[in-house]
Amino acid sequence: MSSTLSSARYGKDNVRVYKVQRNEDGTQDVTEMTVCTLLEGDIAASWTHSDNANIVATDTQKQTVYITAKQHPVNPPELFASILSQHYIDTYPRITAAHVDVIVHRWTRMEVEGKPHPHSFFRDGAETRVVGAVARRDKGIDVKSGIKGLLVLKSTGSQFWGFHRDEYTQLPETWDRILSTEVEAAWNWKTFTGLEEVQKEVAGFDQAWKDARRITMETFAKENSPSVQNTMYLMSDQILAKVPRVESVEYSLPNKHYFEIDLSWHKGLKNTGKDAEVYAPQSDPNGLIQCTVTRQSSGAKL
Ligand SMILES: O=c1[nH]c(=O)c2[nH]c(=O)[nH]c2[nH]1
Repeated sequence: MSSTLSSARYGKDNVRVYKVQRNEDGTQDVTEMTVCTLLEGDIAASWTHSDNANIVATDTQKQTVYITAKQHPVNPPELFASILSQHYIDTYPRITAAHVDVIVHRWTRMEVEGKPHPHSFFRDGAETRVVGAVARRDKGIDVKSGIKGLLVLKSTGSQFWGFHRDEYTQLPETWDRILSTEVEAAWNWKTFTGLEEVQKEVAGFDQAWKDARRITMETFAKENSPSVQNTMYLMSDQILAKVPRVESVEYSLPNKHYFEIDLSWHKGLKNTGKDAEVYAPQSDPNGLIQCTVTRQSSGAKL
């Protein structure tokens, strides 16, 4: 044969899990997640020689998600993903890497008659908290945390000017525009030596998510943005400053354009520039701006 299997992984995607926690005071907490597990290791023979001996069935992987959710905490998701990925490594000698992705969906407690309701929740937006853990045999656990689907808009306080112009350029410079994006942010934790080290960071995971979310929104709101590029860099820089164990931060931000509409053809209606009030939101095409910002090593040599 002239071909070789150069990479392979397999598992179960879209495993939906819900867990309730019944508290002593009568209140309940709920968590709903979508999990993906992918395994790597000595598994090539399944592809190349129809030999499934080392294949942990994707159904088995799914059952393991449920059992792990039953027997362990599902919060914070970084801990759950780490426990699950390490389980596959500890249980199956032929598996060398286990990738576990967890998407946490929002169930926000209802306020009823001005009080938090003990067991009723609502979906307050498509935003999710996302986590990826990769356990590698003898190499610890890599954890990545993030936010997806957080839709934000500011109606002023954004500019874009001074960009390169040539015979392909039509876009006018602007000192006042609408800025809207759907935030995808991620922060990568320094590799954990194992589950014990992950366990020690439990409070830090929730705090980092809160800080990253707050920094994202505060920076978006407060900065008179010269570009999406600059705004996302400021966000990344602040997250790195706030969370020492985080080594790099990534943002991927679509620029969701809102076009002015010239209505002067209708009785001279003024609706552009400083008179613009009615805009046409665009679904596509959209700008897409991405970056990874990495902590600068201190440079201090011992
Ligand atoms: O913030 C922006 N960055 C760009 O690179 C760009 N390009 C563009 O057409 N509009 C914008 N806005």
